[in-house]
Amino acid sequence: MSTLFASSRLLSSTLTPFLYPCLDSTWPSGRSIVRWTRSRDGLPPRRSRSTATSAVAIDEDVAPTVDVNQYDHLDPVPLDYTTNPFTDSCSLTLHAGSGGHGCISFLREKYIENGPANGGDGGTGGNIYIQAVRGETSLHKLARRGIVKAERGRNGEGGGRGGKRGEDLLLQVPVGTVVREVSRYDPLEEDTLEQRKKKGYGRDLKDDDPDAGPDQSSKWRRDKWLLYPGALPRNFGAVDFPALPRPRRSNLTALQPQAPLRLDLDKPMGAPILLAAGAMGGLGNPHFVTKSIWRPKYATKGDEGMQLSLQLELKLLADVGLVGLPNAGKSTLLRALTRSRTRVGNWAFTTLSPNIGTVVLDSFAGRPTLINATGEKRTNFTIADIPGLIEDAHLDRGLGLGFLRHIERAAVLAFVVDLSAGDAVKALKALWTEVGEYEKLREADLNSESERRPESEDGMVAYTPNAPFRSSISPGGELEPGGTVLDAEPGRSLPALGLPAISTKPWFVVATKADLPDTQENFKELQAYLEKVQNSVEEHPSGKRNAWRKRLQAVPVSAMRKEGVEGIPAVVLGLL
Ligand SMILES: Nc1nc2c(ncn2[C@@H]2O[C@H](COP(=O)(O)OP(=O)(O)OP(=O)(O)O)[C@@H](O)[C@H]2O)c(=O)[nH]1
Ligand SMILES: [Mg+2]
Repeated sequence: MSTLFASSRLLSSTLTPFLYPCLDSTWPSGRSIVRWTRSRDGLPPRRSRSTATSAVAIDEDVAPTVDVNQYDHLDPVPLDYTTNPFTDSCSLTLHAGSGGHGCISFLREKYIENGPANGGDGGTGGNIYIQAVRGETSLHKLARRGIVKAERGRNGEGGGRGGKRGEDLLLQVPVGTVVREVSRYDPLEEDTLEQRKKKGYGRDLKDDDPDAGPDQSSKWRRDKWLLYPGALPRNFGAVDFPALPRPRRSNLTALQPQAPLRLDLDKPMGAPILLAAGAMGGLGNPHFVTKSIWRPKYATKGDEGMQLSLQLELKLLADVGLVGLPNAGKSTLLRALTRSRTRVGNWAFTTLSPNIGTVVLDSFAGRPTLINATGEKRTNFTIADIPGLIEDAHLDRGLGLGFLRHIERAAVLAFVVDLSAGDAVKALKALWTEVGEYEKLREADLNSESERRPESEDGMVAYTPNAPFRSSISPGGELEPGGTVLDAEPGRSLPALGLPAISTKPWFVVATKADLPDTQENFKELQAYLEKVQNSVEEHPSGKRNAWRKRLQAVPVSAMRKEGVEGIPAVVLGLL
């Protein structure tokens, strides 16, 4: 009893202040308490600092202020947000599974001392597939892995048992991922070339062409041949090896997209696409039985799997992209329109990675359906909120322009300008300047260089559900030795520069913080400016002649009070 008492005293004297500050008798004297309180009028939260002397006053202060604001979530405390890890580009090296080795084994039973060869073949290596799925939103898992390897096939075993094939590997990526090949190393390709060069070196066993070059058979090659267990180096020279069998490819190679690999996975995929087929396993010793050598003591090793290094880039797919200066209220607007829980704070660069929210077009009075250009019926649309752009973002100021890639595929752009932060027209022009700079960078970018390659050369292969690849396997059924056996169907290639110019996209302006005083004048000026742009009196802010000028409008809203935001879906629907 006394020990318990002593330990509790010890606890209360030493650990209590750290573990349970509220149990500490001295709490909260001498410490100042900082807490966020919310007022009834919906204004931004006040940071109240109080000391122990006003402890009672705090309780009085807090009790009536709990959740009285209907739109609480639109003016959240800075700690009220959800976050997800986000990576939008990564490089990845794929190693397709290598084949297992063939086996050297002989039948041995009672009364059969020197039975025939019965070594099994090695298993095929695992394949690597890719699939774009709805649930994924970021490439961070793949970025962390860096190298992905499919399993190696197992070696063959005695008694004619073939090796187990390696496990396949499935890479699941978010919808909107663009995959580009950087380089590839295909050991089989090298073998084929080598064989062609020294004709006769890799002849088929049956193929005894009199014009064949120097016969390279009977040579031991460490990377190809496997000798019986316990063989000594001097045995390698003593054994006469036959000609190496022809390089073999897995039949699945026919499903690999054409090299260089360029995929635009812009739809969720029902079935995965093969990226790299596993290598074939080695041949067991029964393959080398001839009339004269009926107990061959060698087998071949499995082939090495191919290596592919890829660049993955995620371009989020949203219908509407929010573009604005930092602290303009983009995230608050996203919260007001959707159920997003993105971070909101009264400082620049609160948002550090893109967020997507979904606006459900359901009034419960018959679903208003949106029919877009492709005739697809929609009951919702998505909005992407990206980190703010500052002036000279193209010179890598602020967070740079990289995040604009997430709105470059958006159908509609919404420019968010803060009416309380100076001249709205100037802000809009600054935003357009940065968007224009991004467009220039994109064109100069090496990636977009390759995007503009003519279709006939190698188009980007877009995924189309239920459209099988057209294989160009020769009619004889033999794979062409070049290794690239597929042509993308002409209709499946994206046209040159698949993305339209950003300035030709429909756009409108959301003028936020309209609840603050002295913002009317600013809004009127903005509206007058947009009218002039629409009537071609003023130059388009992007400076381009064929830019979008139809139905330009500015929507005044107070996202924080959820006033005026109801009109935005209608505006977006009009433009979609
Ligand atoms: N009065 C008023 N304040 C607003 C309104 N919308 C946003 N704010 C405030 O403006 C501040 C910035 O809002 P955010 O939504 O974080 O701005 P942001 O554009 O996402 O900022 P970054 O993520 O940094 O680019 C917050 O303190 C919001 O409470 C509004 O309509 N009225
Ligand atoms: Mg934000």
